[in-house]
Amino acid sequence: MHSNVFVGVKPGFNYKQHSKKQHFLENVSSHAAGLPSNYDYVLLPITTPRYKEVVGQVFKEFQKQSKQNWRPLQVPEPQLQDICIPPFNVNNLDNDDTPSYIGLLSSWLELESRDSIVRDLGLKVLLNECRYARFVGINKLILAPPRDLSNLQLYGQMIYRLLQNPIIFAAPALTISISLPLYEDSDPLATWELWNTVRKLCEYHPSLTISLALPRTRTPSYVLNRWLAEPVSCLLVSSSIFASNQYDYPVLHKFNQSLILKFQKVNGDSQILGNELCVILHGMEKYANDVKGGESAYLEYINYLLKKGDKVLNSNGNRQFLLQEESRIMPPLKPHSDNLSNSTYLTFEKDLVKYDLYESAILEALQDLAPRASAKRPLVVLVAGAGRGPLVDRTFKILSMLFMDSKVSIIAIEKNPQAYLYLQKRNFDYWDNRVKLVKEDMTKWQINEPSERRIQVDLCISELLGSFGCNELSPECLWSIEKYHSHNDTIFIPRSYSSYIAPISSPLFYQKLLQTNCSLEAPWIVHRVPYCILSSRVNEVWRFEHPMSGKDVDQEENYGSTVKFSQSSLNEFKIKHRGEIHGFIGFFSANLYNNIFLSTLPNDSTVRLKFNEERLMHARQDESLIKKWNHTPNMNSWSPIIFPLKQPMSFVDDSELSVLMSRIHSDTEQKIWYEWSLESFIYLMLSNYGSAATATSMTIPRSIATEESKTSGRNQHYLATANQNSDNQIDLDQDIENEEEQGFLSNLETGWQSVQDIHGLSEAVRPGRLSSVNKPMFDLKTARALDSSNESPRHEDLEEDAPEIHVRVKTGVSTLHNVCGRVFSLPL
Ligand SMILES: C[S@@+](CC[C@H](N)C(=O)[O-])C[C@H]1O[C@@H](n2cnc3c(N)ncnc32)[C@H](O)[C@@H]1O
Repeated sequence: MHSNVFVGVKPGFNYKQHSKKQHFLENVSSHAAGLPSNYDYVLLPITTPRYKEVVGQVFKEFQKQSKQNWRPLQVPEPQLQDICIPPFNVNNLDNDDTPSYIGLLSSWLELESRDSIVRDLGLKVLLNECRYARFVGINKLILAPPRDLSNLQLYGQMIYRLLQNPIIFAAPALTISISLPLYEDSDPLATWELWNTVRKLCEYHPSLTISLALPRTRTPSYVLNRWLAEPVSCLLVSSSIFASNQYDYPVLHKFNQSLILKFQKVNGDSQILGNELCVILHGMEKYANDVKGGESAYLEYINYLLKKGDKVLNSNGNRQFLLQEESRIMPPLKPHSDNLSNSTYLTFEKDLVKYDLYESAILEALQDLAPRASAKRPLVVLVAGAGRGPLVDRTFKILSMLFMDSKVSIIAIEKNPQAYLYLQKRNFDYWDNRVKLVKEDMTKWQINEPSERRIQVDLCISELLGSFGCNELSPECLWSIEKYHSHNDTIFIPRSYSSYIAPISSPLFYQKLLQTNCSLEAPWIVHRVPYCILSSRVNEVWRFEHPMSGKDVDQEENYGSTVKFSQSSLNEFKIKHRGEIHGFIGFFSANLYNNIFLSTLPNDSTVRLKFNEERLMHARQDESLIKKWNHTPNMNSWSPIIFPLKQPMSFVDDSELSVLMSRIHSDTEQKIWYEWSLESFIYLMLSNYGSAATATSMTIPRSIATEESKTSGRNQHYLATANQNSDNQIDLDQDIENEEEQGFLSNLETGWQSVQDIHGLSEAVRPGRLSSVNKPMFDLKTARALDSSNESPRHEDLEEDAPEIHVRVKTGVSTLHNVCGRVFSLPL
């Protein structure tokens, strides 16, 4: 298996020669005569400078024509002398050894021109070039970025119109790749932003990709991570970014070696999404005399680097790569309501790491339970949701290790009738018929029997965990075991599990859902789909524990079971660098027993734990809200889940996201589902508040006014009211004047006061009690509209004497996704 990264070269052309007919064919056919044949692509312009001259002439004549004889602009197709890649020179497809071509579209066009005729000319030239490319079998074309960034929308419009043409989209579709620097020092995300604007204008068109020019300096990791999730089809490597080693051979700096390796890995991940990466060398002729080996040394080096990369990716540390699994986007499994297929069980069972961890947990639990076991009163071990029996196998292994075979009775419950056949066979073949098999839904098992006849279990082993932990109904299933079959000392493996989310950018995921008409309101399991976590932290949204705490059980009696299984969590994420959010990625971790955990969180995750009141009470003093987590090495049963956004949302540097994630369990509708939504904010620093507030009064709610100004405003208002009350001879004219001047509420009064009054929530009408009792019910300060205390680092910039405040301004809000489980739910 290799990462399928191709190598391309752009030969050093003397373009001027191309306009001379006599040299033309020889030049093209010998374009890479000095190079060895270890490359897959040659990058060549589709047309020569002569074509530019021809088109320029046609354009001049078009402009000169009189109104009476006006004819539409006709751009001629390139003639033989105008093309760089003659049709009879293109490789025949049967011969694998000859390189193919990547075409360069004309860069002299002004697609972003404010002159519509110039834009029209550009589009017509592009269509001619693409038509020719298609004819000769070139399917990847590189296009220059716009020169004038102020007209980006015009550029995007031309690109989208190009992509809408059948010349591009007819099968096999052509790929248009915009060339851009990977980053610029002055503003590292500027080129990404340019790309993001154009592809958004083009509605994430699958034929639009990027060709990134590698920088001479180290790329900041947040910029690189952003690009790794994008559809990059070429890495443009100029000879000028090479250094020479001690033997004078050209080599790349370590940071660029590692950059190529990362793209190599991700290319393997995104192949199914239509990507195919090519590293294109150019400018080798410039320094050929300064390095040992000349031009071909660059090529040999890149080939060596890619081979080395393949070796690294195929090493044991990269099991996923080794398994050659393709990238996939799948709906979450529903093992509680659907019956899993044989092949799905087979895949589960290959994950030995997971079963080894379970085995360790079973060992420690049985060691703890051993003192209670005897032949007379054997321990009861239940494997809940036994599938085809791997956890039963591991249980037997431990029992014989501990010499406890005769002191334990095992029950395996499984509702999938096909998987149950396996259990029967294994019971007969391997378990000596010692396992009591139950073919039933565990939530219904013996629930109608009198309590004294229900089996009580000492150890309940289950693996009912989905990619988000609770999304295969483990909480509901195990609660049933707890309620009907447990005693005070029953041990559950797993003992607890937590769900986590983080905001992500994953344009390839979003593009794929759009392309395949998949719902953007349902969660999806993503296997080897590139994504970039935008926040520095991953948040724990909730956690389930077994047995569920006594408090929860009592609550159930009082309020019904929804209290326990429904969860909601508001999560704050700080995002330093601007970007585009496509949804939330979900992971889980589980505590099997004692210190045995499994986790799907990415390595080196910084996790913010969720502490509810109860957990805070029991937390040790040294227990921190922030923890580091890694992925369980080589465990591959679970891929992450993504909760997408119907509309990707842009945000600026230093934004804050507030994400609502809910798990809703409805007994009446007999289903559970997830709902999610998002708000984004930025902080504005206002100095000289009075004038700034006036200037921005459209965006900043009045209620953010400082406490003093609010109070003084209110006092004014009530002063007037008090006067009214004390004097029945009201001067109506005076009142009307005031109203005109101030509106119904005084300028600095808050409309929230009015809302409170409407709802009878305040005693505002009693001026005497104003200052103490009359605190606003809807206090935007609690939503941190006025934030001068929470964000201490932001005070760095404050000048001591200038009164400045920080205002949290909302910049975006999403819809609530999957409301009432309308798109995705799990039947109970
Ligand atoms: C994730 S699979 C794990 C199977 C097995 N323990 C293994 O490791 O291969 C979960 C199993 O639980 C079963 N299951 C899910 N909900 C169940 C329920 N309510 N009652 C009985 N079995 C259930 C499914 O049919 C499935 O076989």
